[in-house]
Amino acid sequence: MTKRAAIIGGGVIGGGWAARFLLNGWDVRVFDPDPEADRKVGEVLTNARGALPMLYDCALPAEGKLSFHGSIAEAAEGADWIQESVSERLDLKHKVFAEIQAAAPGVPIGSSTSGFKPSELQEGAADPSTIMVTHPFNPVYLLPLIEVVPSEATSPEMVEAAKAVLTEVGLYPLHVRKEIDAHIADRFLEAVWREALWLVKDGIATTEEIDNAIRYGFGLRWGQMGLFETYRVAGGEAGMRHFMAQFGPALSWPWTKLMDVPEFTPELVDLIADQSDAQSGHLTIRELERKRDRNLIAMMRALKQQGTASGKLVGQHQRTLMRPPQDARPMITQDRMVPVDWTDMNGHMNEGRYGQVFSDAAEGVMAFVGADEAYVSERQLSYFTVETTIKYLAETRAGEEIIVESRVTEGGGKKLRCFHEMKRKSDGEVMATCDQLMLHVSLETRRTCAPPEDVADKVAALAALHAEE
Ligand SMILES: NC(=O)C1=CN([C@@H]2O[C@H](COP(=O)(O)OP(=O)(O)OC[C@H]3O[C@@H](n4cnc5c(N)ncnc54)[C@H](O)[C@@H]3O)[C@@H](O)[C@H]2O)C=CC1
Ligand SMILES: C[N+](C)(C)CC(=O)CC(=O)[O-]
Repeated sequence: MTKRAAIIGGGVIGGGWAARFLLNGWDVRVFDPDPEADRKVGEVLTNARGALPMLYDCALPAEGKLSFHGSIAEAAEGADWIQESVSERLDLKHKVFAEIQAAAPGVPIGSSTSGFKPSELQEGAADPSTIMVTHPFNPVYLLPLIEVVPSEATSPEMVEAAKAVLTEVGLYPLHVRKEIDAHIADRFLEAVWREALWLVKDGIATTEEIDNAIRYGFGLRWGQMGLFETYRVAGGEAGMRHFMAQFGPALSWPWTKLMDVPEFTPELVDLIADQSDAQSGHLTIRELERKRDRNLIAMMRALKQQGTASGKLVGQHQRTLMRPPQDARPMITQDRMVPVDWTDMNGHMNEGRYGQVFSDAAEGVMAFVGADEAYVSERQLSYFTVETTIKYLAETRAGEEIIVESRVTEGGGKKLRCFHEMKRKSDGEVMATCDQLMLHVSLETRRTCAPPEDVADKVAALAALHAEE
């Protein structure tokens, strides 16, 4: 049965949560008293539809159903998960929890709060055991980190159930064992923010220079190795101990102002806002969001290829979504969105990527006849491509959903010949075709050999079936 999430509060963060659940096949019921909530959630969802599927080399589950409701009780009806993302006010959150628990007792409730501790959220609650912090990062539909912060009163079973739900929708639940104001990541970000404010206030750097210091340098390191692993490497062969001996004392040097908070005077606010306008004012917030999303997708896809950091998680989630072809006719061997990193200076999918699509399609055919990953690794047998002819019939752009239909046109002895048609999913137009000849090989001798009977029979049967078309 389709699972159901209730999203209470549909602003920047609630909209992102709604998109994350919907695009992972959950039904989503939203309550937000703002009369513009459906437009706002709709806009976040539009961005997310054009972004999240690009992370994966396969289709996401069919999108769930989105509905808006007039009360918390209605939105929470039948929910398997309730995510609270109302404005950051403790009294409001208490009121909302009371309404949720009256309507949906026993259902786990995650709060998006950036600052409040779970024990503060639980004050006066009818059932504190179902309440915990599940703190996301913007954009929730792309960034996987969720800080899961229970208090002593939160039921451990609820916490485990929460982690399972979050993992299912492609998120990375980081269990914060000790509750603390602002959790782990925001506490860290506050320190960076404080130093950045000082640098601007003291006229040392502009907002743009600070951003450049991050994005051309350590920001790149943080996205893949974090802080400690990066510094371990910086310690040279002697590693972390040497790093600390060398750079640890720097913390007491006079240039840091870690414990001093700059006063937020109107002058400082103007200075920062004006510099930020000069830096980025030529782009609208929506344009900046799209730029951010495209960059995040390209970076996370590169990390997926390396099997590391957030890319490792995307790879793991992808494995739960990948389905080998289900039917012989038509045999759908690819069902995916064209990602941003596949386009070239002509603004369309680069010709090399067509080879990638048809190579992945061939793997689908191989899996269908039993020559799957286990066959390759355990039996040391495989198929190698020896010839392809690709015809490019229509332009394909980033964000377009495509499918590939594959037919076996020759399937005797060592030969497996396929004809693939790449189609636009929305209207079925054929955008490219590929005639591909593969030969069966032994990975031990690296030479061609006949496939074993089980695979040979399936290849022959498929060729006969497809010949009837
Ligand atoms: N904006 C950010 O970067 C992040 C925010 N958060 C947290 O997420 C929560 C929401 O923040 P944003 O989405 O940024 O704020 P927002 O202002 O964009 O959205 C808050 C929404 O709550 C709605 N709301 C107010 N009273 C309500 C009620 N009684 N029932 C249902 N909805 C109600 C408002 O109409 C509004 O749409 C806060 O707790 C915040 O700390 C967490 C991570 C990042
Ligand atoms: C600014 N903020 C404290 C609300 C930010 C967050 O909580 C997380 C984020 O997305 O950076």
